[in-house]
Amino acid sequence: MVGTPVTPASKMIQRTPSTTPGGGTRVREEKILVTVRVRPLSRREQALYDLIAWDCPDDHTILFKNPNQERPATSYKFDKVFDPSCSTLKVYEEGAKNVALSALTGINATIFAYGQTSSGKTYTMRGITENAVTDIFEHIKNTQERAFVLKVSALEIYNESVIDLLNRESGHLRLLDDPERGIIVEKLVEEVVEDMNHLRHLIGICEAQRQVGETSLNDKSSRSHQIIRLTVESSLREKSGCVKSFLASLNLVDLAGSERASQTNADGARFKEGSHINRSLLTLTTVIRKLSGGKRSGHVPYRDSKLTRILQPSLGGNARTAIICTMSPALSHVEQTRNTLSFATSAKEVTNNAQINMVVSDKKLVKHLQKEVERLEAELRSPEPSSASYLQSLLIKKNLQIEQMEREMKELKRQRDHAQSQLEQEKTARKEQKGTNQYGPSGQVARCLSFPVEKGQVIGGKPTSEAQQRNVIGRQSMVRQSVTSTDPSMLVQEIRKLEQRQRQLGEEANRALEILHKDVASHTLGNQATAETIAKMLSDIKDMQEVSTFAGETVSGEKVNAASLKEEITRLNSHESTIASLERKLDNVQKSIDMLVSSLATTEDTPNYKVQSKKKIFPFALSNSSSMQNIIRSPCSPLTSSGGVVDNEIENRVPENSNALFCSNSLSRPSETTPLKSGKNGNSTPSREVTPASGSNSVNVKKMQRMFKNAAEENIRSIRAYVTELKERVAKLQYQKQLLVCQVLELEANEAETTETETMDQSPMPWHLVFDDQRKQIIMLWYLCHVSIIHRTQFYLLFRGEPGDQIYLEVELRRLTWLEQHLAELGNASPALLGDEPASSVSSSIKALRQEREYLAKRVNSKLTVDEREMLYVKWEIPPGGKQRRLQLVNKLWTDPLNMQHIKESAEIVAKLVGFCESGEHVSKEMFELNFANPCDKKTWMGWNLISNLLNL
Ligand SMILES: Nc1ncnc2c1ncn2[C@@H]1O[C@H](COP(=O)(O)OP(=O)(O)OP(=O)(O)O)[C@@H](O)[C@H]1O
Repeated sequence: MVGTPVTPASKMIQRTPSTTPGGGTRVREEKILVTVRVRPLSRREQALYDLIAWDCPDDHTILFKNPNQERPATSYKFDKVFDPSCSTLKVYEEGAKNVALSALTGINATIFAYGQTSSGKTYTMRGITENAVTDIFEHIKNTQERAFVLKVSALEIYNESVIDLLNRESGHLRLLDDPERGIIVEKLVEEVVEDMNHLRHLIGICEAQRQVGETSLNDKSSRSHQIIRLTVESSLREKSGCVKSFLASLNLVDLAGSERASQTNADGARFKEGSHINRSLLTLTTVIRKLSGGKRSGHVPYRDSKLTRILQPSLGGNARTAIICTMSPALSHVEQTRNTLSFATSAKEVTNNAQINMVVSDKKLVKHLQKEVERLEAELRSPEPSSASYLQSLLIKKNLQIEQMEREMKELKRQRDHAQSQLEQEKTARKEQKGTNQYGPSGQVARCLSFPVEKGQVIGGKPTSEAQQRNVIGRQSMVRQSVTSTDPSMLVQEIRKLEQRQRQLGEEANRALEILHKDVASHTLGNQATAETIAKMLSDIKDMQEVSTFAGETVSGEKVNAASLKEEITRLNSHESTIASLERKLDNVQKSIDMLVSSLATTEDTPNYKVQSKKKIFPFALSNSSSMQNIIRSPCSPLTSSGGVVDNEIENRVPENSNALFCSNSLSRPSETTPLKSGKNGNSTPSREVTPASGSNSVNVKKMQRMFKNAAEENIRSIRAYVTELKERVAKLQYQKQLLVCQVLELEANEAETTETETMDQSPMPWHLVFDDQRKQIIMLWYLCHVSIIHRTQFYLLFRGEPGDQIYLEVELRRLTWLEQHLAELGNASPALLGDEPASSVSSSIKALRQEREYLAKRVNSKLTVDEREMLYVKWEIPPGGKQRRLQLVNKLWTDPLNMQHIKESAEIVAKLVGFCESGEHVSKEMFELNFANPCDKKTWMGWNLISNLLNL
């Protein structure tokens, strides 16, 4: 009767460390349990009046009696010596049971019998197997909390050929080296055991199938080595949610006789068998001798025979092993018996390293991940988050946001009305004073350059510093909310807003530029370069409009629906005009603005810019002053600096001198009638200082240029920041889903490929050491596979060695190992692109990594303060004054996989650049929802689709 899990290494062997299976204590080093069983004299021996040459003075000693006094008495000591009177049950109980039952708790076990022919190996192993089977089923019956799956396979090694005893037809089987599972026998049938009778029946078949022959010593001599393997997998039942199981095998080995061929009077087939048997046993002896006495470091010839290859884990490896050496007491066999005892003595010194083998049940994991995917899908489909409290808090946040925006709108409207009324007053005053002005497009320009007020920009006047601050804070809070929120409908709305805003920018800037372009054309005042620059800018903005047109087509009248998020993401990613494209367009516009402004600056900086021969005159300067004022006062950006507006208001006041206005009119024909040419003395007056009109214009031009540039740049910056935020959120959401899908697919594929679960050894080391070790391996594999450094950073920072991190590390390690192998095999797969993405070359991974570094380098200035940057440059030895210092710095990150300090610091810097540290660890953990163990402890890793890829970097 077997009760609850026993302590396998019980009192029977003092030198064996105790183990509590399933209790977490791990077996460390343990010597092979070696016992000797002496059978009674056989009938044949008795008939030959053979003498008993051996005595068993106690349970541990066997003594050669030396009846003829030819040799001195020799004694041998073992873990146990069973004299001829001992029953097989006693041999089992004291020499095999605890080792055998280790298999029930995840520890591989092997029991084998060794001895010369007819010494009682088969007799003993039959009894051991019978008892072990009974106990295993007794244990299963008494352990209701666990679900067990028992499988059986059996083989014999006959003349160095492996034969399946449950399916002889399969012929000679091959041995394969599996990097994870060790030696496997190809095509070996493994039957799932239904109950004890079924198992007994199957074992009976094996017995019947085994090669047996008659020798001079044994009528039914086993001519092969037989291995019956029981595989036991057990896991806590369903409701526990635990995905890990114990998995171990019990090998019951009945070796062929260890005698010399000559001793069995063998000839012909028996002789051939004998030589093969002896070759296997000789290798077994050599292996045991090599392993004994701590000679583990030298070459151990496991591969020299099939027997030792198959038994390798049981010989100094991951298994508990018991050897029962059987012997005849007869004086006539004393030499063979001495050999057996010599083998047993060596075997005593062999140390094994058994571990508790835990596996993640693929089925359970697949099921679990499928549930996660379903949940995420449901979240994507449903605009409402599952939790009511979450919804409530979101609602509150939204309301606050709306209130804030309303307040800002009110304030802005007030400012705009005020500014417009001022403007109207000025216009009226000027009209009254100077008459109608035929050059008046700039009012339109001003309107065109204005932006929607929803983001709190200043319209038509200077924002109060308070309002400005509110705008910034409001925007920041919106951005922060957009980062942390996971509501898909919000995301869709934000994508829409982005597109809307983008479109407005394009349309309005386009109208403004068209008007300006007309100005240039109609007055032929601008030089060629300026006109070209504006034309280019115009075309870029048109392009930008086209980019946003697709969004415009769908946004109108369409109800924002979170269910379309998936399509939305796909559309955003697949559409030719992606967010990245918008960004490029923004870049182009930025460049055009830069060119325009630099062109203007050239004009302005030229002292004689009004000299006709140069003709570098900025077209805006030639519009009337009211139009300039309109442009200057036009609120181009929510972030326009108040200081700039104050300056403009002062410096662009209508000049007292009415000549200035006439001046601008007459400048339309500079080569002929420019009043600047008609000074008091009729001389040309190129100097600005002496011409009030020109002075006023030049100041206005300068300010206007600055304003125009600032406004445009601010707008672009603000949109760019917004685009970046959105991209990150889209990427995160999509990434999360792809990861899960990818994991499910991989596990399903694994399951299809193999019926055997893979073992994941639970290391006997404490978890923190295992964690360190695994993390080091992962870091090295990241490096070797050119994995994104953003991914590395996220993973590194997220999983810091808590017990719950184990599964994530194991999955990451498995994936990376797989990836590395496949890269080595294919030589052309991209480690950075898995999941839905097509595999591309290693070089493309390297390229992607380089682009990611460039992307991060661009963020150095915005994410790090000057002091931080300088400190890092010194620390990372970036020479002062060197080129592209930011890129140099980023290029050094994550480049030394063996240096943990380097890794830590690299992760910190990347985290800062990407903004992980702003959100804090809390956010990064909540960002994803994958959960293996405890629903309350949500934590997910980022998986394989890289943010950089999703960002189209
Ligand atoms: N302890 C024992 N008590 C009684 N009879 C035994 C005992 N051990 C073995 N025998 C008997 O001795 C004979 C030989 O035993 P067995 O076939 O088990 O030897 P073996 O070592 O397996 O031989 P081989 O290597 O040739 O297969 C059998 O008839 C068996 O019943």
